[in-house]
Amino acid sequence: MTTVPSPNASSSAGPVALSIRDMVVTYDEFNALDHVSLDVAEGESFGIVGESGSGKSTLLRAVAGLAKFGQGSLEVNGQSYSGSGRNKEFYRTVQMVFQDPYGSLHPRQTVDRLLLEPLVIHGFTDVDARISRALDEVGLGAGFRFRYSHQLSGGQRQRIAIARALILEPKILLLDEPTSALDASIQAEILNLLEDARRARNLTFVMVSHDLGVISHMCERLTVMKTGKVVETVAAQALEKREFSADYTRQLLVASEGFRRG
Ligand SMILES: Nc1ncnc2c1ncn2[C@@H]1O[C@H](COP(=O)(O)OP(=O)(O)OP(=O)(O)O)[C@@H](O)[C@H]1O
Repeated sequence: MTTVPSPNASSSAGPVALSIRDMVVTYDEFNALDHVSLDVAEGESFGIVGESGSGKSTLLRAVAGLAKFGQGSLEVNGQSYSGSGRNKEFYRTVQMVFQDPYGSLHPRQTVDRLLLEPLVIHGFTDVDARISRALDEVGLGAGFRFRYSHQLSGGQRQRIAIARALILEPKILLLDEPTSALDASIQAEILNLLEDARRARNLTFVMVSHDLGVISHMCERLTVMKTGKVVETVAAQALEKREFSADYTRQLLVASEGFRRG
Protein backbone atom coordinates (compact mmCIF):
# COMPACT_ATOMS: atom_id res chain seq x y z
CA MET A 1 0.00 0.00 0.00
CA THR A 2 1.32 3.46 -0.88
CA THR A 3 2.14 5.59 2.12
CA VAL A 4 2.83 9.27 2.02
CA PRO A 5 5.07 10.71 4.74
CA SER A 6 3.98 13.92 6.40
CA PRO A 7 6.95 16.31 6.30
CA ASN A 8 4.64 19.33 6.26
CA ALA A 9 1.03 20.38 5.93
CA SER A 10 0.94 19.98 2.17
CA SER A 11 1.26 16.21 2.20
CA SER A 12 -0.97 13.68 3.91
CA ALA A 13 0.09 11.16 6.55
CA GLY A 14 -0.54 7.41 6.27
CA PRO A 15 -1.93 5.21 3.50
CA VAL A 16 -3.36 7.09 0.55
CA ALA A 17 -7.11 6.79 -0.12
CA LEU A 18 -7.17 9.09 -3.13
CA SER A 19 -4.34 10.18 -5.38
CA ILE A 20 -4.83 12.66 -8.21
CA ARG A 21 -1.99 13.51 -10.57
CA ASP A 22 -1.95 16.23 -13.22
CA MET A 23 -5.69 15.97 -13.80
CA VAL A 24 -7.17 18.05 -16.63
CA VAL A 25 -10.89 18.46 -17.40
CA THR A 26 -11.65 20.47 -20.52
CA TYR A 27 -14.97 22.02 -21.57
CA ASP A 28 -15.01 23.68 -25.00
CA GLU A 29 -11.22 24.13 -25.00
CA PHE A 30 -11.36 25.70 -21.53
CA ASN A 31 -9.57 23.85 -18.71
CA ALA A 32 -12.03 23.74 -15.81
CA LEU A 33 -9.37 21.61 -14.06
CA ASP A 34 -5.84 22.51 -15.02
CA HIS A 35 -3.18 19.95 -14.00
CA VAL A 36 -4.46 19.35 -10.48
CA SER A 37 -2.53 17.00 -8.18
CA LEU A 38 -3.31 16.06 -4.60
CA ASP A 39 -3.28 13.12 -2.17
CA VAL A 40 -5.83 12.41 0.54
CA ALA A 41 -4.98 9.94 3.31
CA GLU A 42 -7.27 7.17 4.53
CA GLY A 43 -9.56 8.50 7.25
CA GLU A 44 -8.64 12.11 6.50
CA SER A 45 -11.15 14.91 6.18
CA PHE A 46 -9.93 17.06 3.31
CA GLY A 47 -11.41 20.36 2.15
CA ILE A 48 -11.54 22.11 -1.21
CA VAL A 49 -12.16 25.87 -1.22
CA GLY A 50 -12.02 28.62 -3.82
CA GLU A 51 -14.16 31.26 -5.45
CA SER A 52 -17.15 30.39 -7.60
CA GLY A 53 -16.05 28.80 -10.88
CA SER A 54 -12.62 27.78 -9.56
CA GLY A 55 -13.26 24.11 -10.38
CA LYS A 56 -14.17 22.66 -6.97
CA SER A 57 -17.25 20.73 -8.13
CA THR A 58 -15.52 19.70 -11.34
CA LEU A 59 -12.77 18.11 -9.27
CA LEU A 60 -15.27 16.06 -7.23
CA ARG A 61 -17.21 15.15 -10.36
CA ALA A 62 -14.04 14.01 -12.13
CA VAL A 63 -13.16 11.76 -9.18
CA ALA A 64 -16.72 10.40 -9.08
CA GLY A 65 -16.71 9.66 -12.82
CA LEU A 66 -19.40 12.28 -13.54
CA ALA A 67 -16.96 14.47 -15.50
CA LYS A 68 -14.41 12.97 -17.84
CA PHE A 69 -10.76 13.87 -17.35
CA GLY A 70 -8.71 13.92 -20.53
CA GLN A 71 -5.25 13.96 -18.99
CA GLY A 72 -3.78 12.83 -15.70
CA SER A 73 -4.35 9.89 -13.42
CA LEU A 74 -6.61 8.87 -10.56
CA GLU A 75 -5.98 6.20 -7.96
CA VAL A 76 -8.65 5.30 -5.41
CA ASN A 77 -7.95 2.81 -2.63
CA GLY A 78 -4.93 1.58 -4.57
CA GLN A 79 -6.76 1.04 -7.86
CA SER A 80 -6.18 3.16 -10.99
CA TYR A 81 -9.12 4.57 -12.92
CA SER A 82 -9.26 6.12 -16.38
CA GLY A 83 -10.95 9.41 -17.29
CA SER A 84 -14.41 7.92 -17.51
CA GLY A 85 -14.41 4.22 -16.53
CA ARG A 86 -15.46 3.09 -13.06
CA ASN A 87 -16.29 -0.39 -11.79
CA LYS A 88 -19.09 -1.54 -9.49
CA GLU A 89 -16.81 -1.65 -6.45
CA PHE A 90 -15.95 2.00 -7.06
CA TYR A 91 -19.64 2.92 -7.05
CA ARG A 92 -20.09 1.13 -3.73
CA THR A 93 -17.01 2.44 -1.95
CA VAL A 94 -17.06 6.03 -3.24
CA GLN A 95 -20.29 7.93 -2.55
CA MET A 96 -21.20 11.51 -3.34
CA VAL A 97 -23.54 13.81 -1.41
CA PHE A 98 -24.74 16.92 -3.21
CA GLN A 99 -25.85 20.34 -2.03
CA ASP A 100 -29.41 19.86 -3.17
CA PRO A 101 -30.85 16.54 -2.02
CA TYR A 102 -33.87 17.11 -4.31
CA GLY A 103 -31.55 16.35 -7.20
CA SER A 104 -30.45 12.99 -5.83
CA LEU A 105 -33.74 11.80 -4.29
CA HIS A 106 -36.35 10.59 -6.74
CA PRO A 107 -39.63 12.41 -5.89
CA ARG A 108 -41.83 9.38 -6.65
CA GLN A 109 -39.99 7.00 -4.34
CA THR A 110 -40.54 6.60 -0.63
CA VAL A 111 -37.59 6.77 1.75
CA ASP A 112 -37.81 2.98 1.98
CA ARG A 113 -37.42 2.61 -1.81
CA LEU A 114 -34.67 5.22 -1.94
CA LEU A 115 -32.64 3.26 0.60
CA LEU A 116 -33.52 -0.14 -0.86
CA GLU A 117 -32.40 0.68 -4.40
CA PRO A 118 -28.62 0.90 -3.81
CA LEU A 119 -28.74 -2.22 -1.61
CA VAL A 120 -30.41 -4.22 -4.38
CA ILE A 121 -28.00 -2.91 -7.04
CA HIS A 122 -25.05 -4.01 -4.93
CA GLY A 123 -26.49 -7.37 -3.98
CA PHE A 124 -27.08 -6.88 -0.23
CA THR A 125 -29.69 -9.24 1.19
CA ASP A 126 -30.25 -8.12 4.82
CA VAL A 127 -31.99 -5.02 3.51
CA ASP A 128 -34.53 -4.44 6.31
CA ALA A 129 -31.91 -4.37 9.05
CA ARG A 130 -29.65 -2.14 6.95
CA ILE A 131 -32.43 0.36 6.24
CA SER A 132 -33.34 0.56 9.95
CA ARG A 133 -29.69 1.04 10.93
CA ALA A 134 -29.14 3.71 8.27
CA LEU A 135 -32.20 5.67 9.42
CA ASP A 136 -31.04 5.41 13.03
CA GLU A 137 -27.58 6.61 12.12
CA VAL A 138 -28.95 9.79 10.53
CA GLY A 139 -31.33 10.43 13.43
CA LEU A 140 -34.61 9.49 11.70
CA GLY A 141 -36.93 6.80 12.99
CA ALA A 142 -38.87 4.06 11.23
CA GLY A 143 -41.79 6.50 10.85
CA PHE A 144 -39.94 8.12 7.95
CA ARG A 145 -39.74 4.97 5.86
CA PHE A 146 -42.92 5.52 3.92
CA ARG A 147 -42.67 9.26 3.34
CA TYR A 148 -41.89 10.80 -0.04
CA SER A 149 -39.13 13.40 -0.33
CA HIS A 150 -41.66 16.27 -0.67
CA GLN A 151 -42.96 15.24 2.77
CA LEU A 152 -39.55 15.91 4.33
CA SER A 153 -37.85 19.14 5.41
CA GLY A 154 -34.60 20.18 3.70
CA GLY A 155 -32.56 18.88 6.63
CA GLN A 156 -34.44 15.57 6.67
CA ARG A 157 -33.91 15.19 2.92
CA GLN A 158 -30.19 15.72 3.37
CA ARG A 159 -30.20 13.10 6.16
CA ILE A 160 -31.81 10.64 3.74
CA ALA A 161 -29.22 11.48 1.06
CA ILE A 162 -26.48 10.80 3.63
CA ALA A 163 -28.17 7.55 4.74
CA ARG A 164 -28.32 6.48 1.09
CA ALA A 165 -24.58 7.11 0.80
CA LEU A 166 -23.67 5.41 4.10
CA ILE A 167 -25.89 2.36 3.62
CA LEU A 168 -23.39 0.84 1.17
CA GLU A 169 -20.54 1.02 3.71
CA PRO A 170 -18.39 3.29 1.56
CA LYS A 171 -14.79 4.22 2.25
CA ILE A 172 -14.81 7.69 0.71
CA LEU A 173 -17.51 10.37 0.79
CA LEU A 174 -17.32 13.21 -1.75
CA LEU A 175 -19.33 16.05 -0.23
CA ASP A 176 -20.26 18.93 -2.53
CA GLU A 177 -21.52 21.81 -0.38
CA PRO A 178 -23.57 19.35 1.70
CA THR A 179 -25.01 21.97 4.05
CA SER A 180 -25.03 25.22 2.13
CA ALA A 181 -28.76 24.97 1.32
CA LEU A 182 -29.61 24.63 5.03
CA ASP A 183 -30.07 27.19 7.79
CA ALA A 184 -27.33 27.57 10.41
CA SER A 185 -28.78 25.30 13.14
CA ILE A 186 -29.59 22.46 10.74
CA GLN A 187 -26.20 22.95 9.09
CA ALA A 188 -24.48 22.31 12.44
CA GLU A 189 -26.58 19.17 13.04
CA ILE A 190 -25.72 17.74 9.63
CA LEU A 191 -22.01 18.54 10.00
CA ASN A 192 -21.99 16.82 13.41
CA LEU A 193 -23.77 13.83 11.95
CA LEU A 194 -21.20 13.59 9.15
CA GLU A 195 -18.30 13.92 11.56
CA ASP A 196 -19.74 11.20 13.85
CA ALA A 197 -20.10 8.88 10.84
CA ARG A 198 -16.56 9.62 9.69
CA ARG A 199 -15.07 8.79 13.08
CA ALA A 200 -17.21 5.69 13.60
CA ARG A 201 -16.38 4.26 10.16
CA ASN A 202 -12.89 5.71 9.53
CA LEU A 203 -14.29 7.31 6.38
CA THR A 204 -12.28 9.59 4.13
CA PHE A 205 -13.99 12.88 3.31
CA VAL A 206 -13.32 15.23 0.44
CA MET A 207 -15.54 18.22 1.12
CA VAL A 208 -16.16 21.21 -1.12
CA SER A 209 -17.46 24.40 0.42
CA HIS A 210 -17.35 28.09 -0.30
CA ASP A 211 -17.46 28.55 3.50
CA LEU A 212 -13.96 28.57 5.00
CA GLY A 213 -15.51 28.36 8.48
CA VAL A 214 -17.17 25.03 7.64
CA ILE A 215 -14.00 23.68 6.07
CA SER A 216 -11.72 24.70 8.93
CA HIS A 217 -14.22 23.20 11.41
CA MET A 218 -14.54 19.89 9.54
CA CYS A 219 -11.21 19.32 7.79
CA GLU A 220 -7.63 18.61 8.74
CA ARG A 221 -6.16 19.97 5.51
CA LEU A 222 -7.49 21.91 2.59
CA THR A 223 -6.62 22.79 -0.96
CA VAL A 224 -7.24 26.30 -2.24
CA MET A 225 -8.26 26.44 -5.92
CA LYS A 226 -8.35 29.28 -8.41
CA THR A 227 -9.20 29.12 -12.13
CA GLY A 228 -8.94 25.34 -12.19
CA LYS A 229 -5.53 25.19 -10.49
CA VAL A 230 -4.34 24.34 -6.99
CA VAL A 231 -3.05 27.53 -5.37
CA GLU A 232 -1.79 25.78 -2.23
CA THR A 233 -2.57 22.96 0.20
CA VAL A 234 -2.38 23.80 3.90
CA ALA A 235 -3.33 22.42 7.31
CA ALA A 236 -6.71 23.77 8.40
CA GLN A 237 -5.09 25.20 11.56
CA ALA A 238 -2.86 27.29 9.32
CA LEU A 239 -5.86 29.46 8.44
CA GLU A 240 -6.31 30.55 12.05
CA LYS A 241 -2.58 31.06 12.56
CA ARG A 242 -2.27 32.82 9.18
CA GLU A 243 0.40 30.28 8.17
CA PHE A 244 -0.17 30.13 4.45
CA SER A 245 1.83 31.51 1.60
CA ALA A 246 -0.57 32.62 -1.15
CA ASP A 247 -2.06 36.11 -1.25
CA TYR A 248 -5.15 34.53 -2.78
CA THR A 249 -5.73 32.44 0.39
CA ARG A 250 -5.52 35.63 2.44
CA GLN A 251 -8.07 37.32 0.15
CA LEU A 252 -10.46 34.37 0.50
CA LEU A 253 -10.08 34.40 4.28
CA VAL A 254 -10.62 38.15 4.55
CA ALA A 255 -13.68 37.93 2.26
CA SER A 256 -15.13 35.09 4.32
CA GLU A 257 -14.52 36.88 7.65
CA GLY A 258 -15.98 40.10 6.25
CA PHE A 259 -19.05 38.21 5.14
CA ARG A 260 -19.46 36.64 8.58
CA ARG A 261 -19.19 40.02 10.31
CA GLY A 262 -21.61 41.56 7.82
N1 LIG B 1 -20.70 20.78 -17.99
C1 LIG B 1 -20.01 21.92 -18.18
N2 LIG B 1 -19.87 22.45 -19.42
C2 LIG B 1 -19.16 23.58 -19.62
N3 LIG B 1 -18.54 24.27 -18.62
C3 LIG B 1 -18.66 23.79 -17.38
C4 LIG B 1 -19.39 22.60 -17.08
N4 LIG B 1 -19.32 22.38 -15.74
C5 LIG B 1 -18.59 23.38 -15.23
N5 LIG B 1 -18.19 24.23 -16.20
C6 LIG B 1 -17.35 25.42 -16.02
O1 LIG B 1 -16.18 25.01 -15.36
C7 LIG B 1 -15.76 26.01 -14.42
C8 LIG B 1 -15.66 25.38 -13.03
O2 LIG B 1 -16.98 25.05 -12.58
P1 LIG B 1 -17.23 24.37 -11.17
O3 LIG B 1 -18.69 24.09 -11.08
O4 LIG B 1 -16.30 23.26 -11.00
O5 LIG B 1 -16.82 25.56 -10.19
P2 LIG B 1 -17.01 25.66 -8.62
O6 LIG B 1 -15.72 26.13 -8.07
O7 LIG B 1 -17.58 24.41 -8.08
O8 LIG B 1 -18.08 26.84 -8.55
P3 LIG B 1 -19.30 27.09 -7.49
O9 LIG B 1 -18.65 27.39 -6.17
O10 LIG B 1 -19.99 28.30 -8.06
O11 LIG B 1 -20.16 25.87 -7.48
C9 LIG B 1 -16.78 27.14 -14.50
O12 LIG B 1 -16.27 28.14 -15.35
C10 LIG B 1 -18.00 26.45 -15.13
O13 LIG B 1 -18.76 27.37 -15.89
